[in-house]
Amino acid sequence: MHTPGIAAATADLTKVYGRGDTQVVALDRVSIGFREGEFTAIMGPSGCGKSTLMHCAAGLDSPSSGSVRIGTTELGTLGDRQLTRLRRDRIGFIFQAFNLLPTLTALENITLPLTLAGRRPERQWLDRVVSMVGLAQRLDHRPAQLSGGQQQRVAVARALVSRPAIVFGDEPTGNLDSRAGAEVLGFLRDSVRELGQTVVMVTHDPVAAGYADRVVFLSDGRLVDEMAHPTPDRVLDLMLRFSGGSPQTPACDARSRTS
Ligand SMILES: Nc1ncnc2c1ncn2[C@@H]1O[C@H](COP(=O)(O)OP(=O)(O)OP(=O)(O)O)[C@@H](O)[C@H]1O
Repeated sequence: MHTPGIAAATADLTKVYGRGDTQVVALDRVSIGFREGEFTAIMGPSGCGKSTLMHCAAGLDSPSSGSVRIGTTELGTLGDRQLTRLRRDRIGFIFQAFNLLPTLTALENITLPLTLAGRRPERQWLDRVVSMVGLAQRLDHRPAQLSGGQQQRVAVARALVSRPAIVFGDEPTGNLDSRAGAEVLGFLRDSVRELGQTVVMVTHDPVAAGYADRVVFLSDGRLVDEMAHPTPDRVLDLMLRFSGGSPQTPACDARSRTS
């Protein structure tokens, strides 16, 4: 059943890797909804299941039990080809490594999901997305002629161009310096505010999480807390609480990044 206003949801999502002595419960009955037009950050200590949650929610990995839906579509009911088509048409991806095709121009990279689907870009929408990410003067450039920040802007535009139901970002600013990272995060936030896009992002960085409307925290494969209207300081305090404030934890690395 479709709940109005929910772009994607998991119900009792469990993911177990391996078996016997080497078994790892990466996700333990996680139920979460991502509201339409909302920017959510997923946080938690290394190994807590953030990427697994994102990959299962995006149909890149399959649950051991429980369910995932995008809009009204239950992913578990789809065959491989239908799942591939759903990912192509309804989900946008932004990865830490920009994943652009080096032989294509910026414009060709941006429109690649549409090209693969045999669709023409809607001119007005394409212009809007391109101008929002500030790439209008760079469309003929190939990735090697662009800075890391500009390449990630191409990846953001590529994720938005097909008007997906949801955009997933896996550490989208992990390879960028703080200025380029802030620009990319600003564009993601603009896509939520101005275009009504739904965005879900995995991050370790409380500053990045501060751009989101909501932060959810995972620990040992379980959802343990969430925060609305996060600020970097409040996020950092919560991270430190979950990590016990140990100086060896990623949370403390994060504190040094914000100070
Ligand atoms: N393909 C796999 N096979 C076996 N175990 C896996 C696999 N993928 C992930 N895991 C395990 O599942 C758990 C959750 O991993 P996951 O990558 O989702 O964590 P994460 O929170 O994204 O970590 P990080 O912040 O370090 O990227 C970890 O214990 C990890 O070792």
